[in-house]
Amino acid sequence: MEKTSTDAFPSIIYSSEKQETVCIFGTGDFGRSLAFKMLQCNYSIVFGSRNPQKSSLLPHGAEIFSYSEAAQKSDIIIIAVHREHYDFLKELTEVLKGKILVDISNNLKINQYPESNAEYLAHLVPGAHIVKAFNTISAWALQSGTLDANRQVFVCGNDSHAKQRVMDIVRTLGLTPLDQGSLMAAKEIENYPLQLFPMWKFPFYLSAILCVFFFFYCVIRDIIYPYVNSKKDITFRLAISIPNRIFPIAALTLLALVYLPGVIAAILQLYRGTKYRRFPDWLDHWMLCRKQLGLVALGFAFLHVLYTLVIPIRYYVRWTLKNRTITQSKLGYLTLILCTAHTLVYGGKRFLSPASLIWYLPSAYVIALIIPCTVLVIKFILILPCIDKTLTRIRQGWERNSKPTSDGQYLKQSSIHLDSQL
Ligand SMILES: Cc1cc2nc3c(=O)[nH]c(=O)nc-3n(C[C@H](O)[C@H](O)[C@H](O)COP(=O)(O)OP(=O)(O)OC[C@H]3O[C@@H](n4cnc5c(N)ncnc54)[C@H](O)[C@@H]3O)c2cc1C
Ligand SMILES: NC(=O)C1=CN([C@@H]2O[C@H](COP(=O)(O)OP(=O)(O)OC[C@H]3O[C@@H](n4cnc5c(N)ncnc54)[C@H](OP(=O)(O)O)[C@@H]3O)[C@@H](O)[C@H]2O)C=CC1
Ligand code: HEM
Ligand SMILES: [Fe+3]
Repeated sequence: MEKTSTDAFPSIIYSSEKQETVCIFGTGDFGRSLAFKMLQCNYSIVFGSRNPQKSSLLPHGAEIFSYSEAAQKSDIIIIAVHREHYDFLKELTEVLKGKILVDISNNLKINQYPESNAEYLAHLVPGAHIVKAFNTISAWALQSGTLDANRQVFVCGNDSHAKQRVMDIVRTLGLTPLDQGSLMAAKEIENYPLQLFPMWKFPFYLSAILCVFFFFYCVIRDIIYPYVNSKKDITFRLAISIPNRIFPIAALTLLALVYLPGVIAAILQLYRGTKYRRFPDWLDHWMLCRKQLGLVALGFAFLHVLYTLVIPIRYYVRWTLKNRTITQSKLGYLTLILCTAHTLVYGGKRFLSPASLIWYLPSAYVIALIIPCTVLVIKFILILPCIDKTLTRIRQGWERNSKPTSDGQYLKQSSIHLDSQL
C-alpha cells in the first residue's frame, strides 16, 4: 500500500533526484520562501544579495554571494526584487547575457506602469531571455505548503526553450504551469493578483440580481396572485417561505454558472482546435471568478438548508438525511447533478403541468432548472469518448491545424454543430 502511494505523487519521485543549481536575486520574503520550497525539491540554491554578509534567516543549505558572483553560478536567475529596484541589473548586463531571468514581480495597482514589469526587465537586460512566472503564488503559501487550492502558475515568455526550463521547475515543485504565450501576456498575468476584489464583484452583483428577480417573481406568483384571485392575505410568506424559495434557486443557478464557463471553454477549444489562442476577456474573467461563484452558491445553499431545518418540518424529511451527506462532500458536478435532481424530484409530477402555470408564469424552480440542465446536457456531450479524446489532446498541446487529420476534420464539423446548440 505504501509503495503504490508514491506512484500517485510523481513529484516525490522527482524530488529524490538531484536538480540543477538555480540563482535567486534578493533575500526578501519571496526569495527565501521560494528557496525553501526549491531546496525541499533538491535544487541547489545560490542567493545574490546586496549584503551577502549581513543577510540572515536564509533557508538551510543555500549559499549567498554578491549579485554578480551569484549570477555566474547558474543560467537560471529568479529576480525576487521589486521592480522599483531593478536598476542595478543594468550594470550586470554582461554577466546576464544569454541567461534565463524569471520575473516574479507584482505591482500595487492595475496598469501602474505603461509596460509590464517583465517587458521592462527585457528592456533593461536586452541579452537575457525573460520569462514571467510565479507572481500569483504568495510567499506565505509557498512556505506553509498551503498551495492545494491554487496550484496554477501562469508562465509566459518569448523564448520557448527558456519557458520550457521554467515550466519544468514549476512542475518539479508540484505546481501546474499554464503556458500563456509570449511576453505580451505578462501585463495581464501581473494584473491577476490585483483582481481579487473585482473577482468578487461579479458574483456579488449577479446574486443580487438573481435574488431581486426571483423575489418579485415569487411575490407575483405566491402572494399577489392568491390575493387578486381569492382575496387571501398570505404576506406572512415573505418571512420564510419566499426566502427559502429564493435561496436554493440562487444556489442552484450560481452553481451551474460555476461550470458553464468550463463547458464554453471546451467548446471554444474544440472549435478552434488549439489551446494557444486567447479566450475573449469576458470568458477569461468568468473562468477566474469560478471559485468565488462557488463560494457564494455554497452560502445560499447553506441558508436554504438552515431555513428548511428551522421551519417546522412539513416537507420531505427523507431529503434532509439524504442530502446532508451530499453538501458535505465535494462541490463538483456531482453536487450539480444531485441538486438538479433534487429540484426535479421536488417538482415531481407538477413539472410544467398547465395547472402550475400562474398568469402564464411557470414555478420559479422550473426557471431555475434551465441553466443547470443546459450545462449538464452539454457536459454529457463533451464527455462522449470521441469528443473527450480530442479535447484532451488539445489541452495537452496538440493543434488541429498544424497536423490536419481525418479525425480533426470530423471534429471541426461536430464542434460547429455543438456551438450552434449553445
Ligand atoms: C483564467 C483562465 C484563462 C484561460 N485562457 C485560455 C485561453 O486564452 N485559451 C485557451 O485555449 N484556454 C484557456 N484556458 C483554459 C485552460 O487551458 C484549460 O483548458 C481549461 O481551464 C480547462 O477547463 P476547466 O478549468 O473547466 O477544467 P476542469 O474543470 O479541470 O476540466 C474539465 C474536464 O476536462 C478534463 N481536462 C481538463 N484538462 C485536461 C487535460 N490537460 N488533459 C485531459 N483532460 C483534461 C477534466 O478531466 C474534466 O473532465 C484558460 C483557463 C483559465 C483558468
Ligand atoms: N511576498 C509575496 O508574497 C510575493 C512577492 N512577489 C514579488 O516578489 C518580489 C520580492 O518581494 P518580497 O520578497 O516580498 O519583497 P522584500 O522587500 O521582502 O524583498 C525584496 C528584496 O529585494 C532585494 N533588493 C535589491 N535591491 C534592492 C533595493 N534597492 N532596495 C530594497 N531591496 C532590494 C533585497 O534583497 P537583498 O537585501 O538580499 O539585496 C530585498 O530583500 C516583488 O517583486 C514582489 O512583487 C510576488 C508574489 C508574491
Ligand atoms: C440538507 C440539504 C437540503 C434539504 C434538506 C433540502 C430540502 C428542500 C425542501 C424541503 C424543499 C422544498 C421547499 C419548499 O417547499 O418551499 C427544497 C426545495 C429546493 N431545493 Fe433543497 N434541500 C437541500 C439542499 C439543496 C441544495 C444544496 C440545493 C441547490 C444548490 C437545493 C435546491 C433546491 C431548489 C432549487 C428547490 C426548489 C425551491 C422552490 O422553488 O421552492 N437544495 N429543498
Ligand atoms: Fe469576475
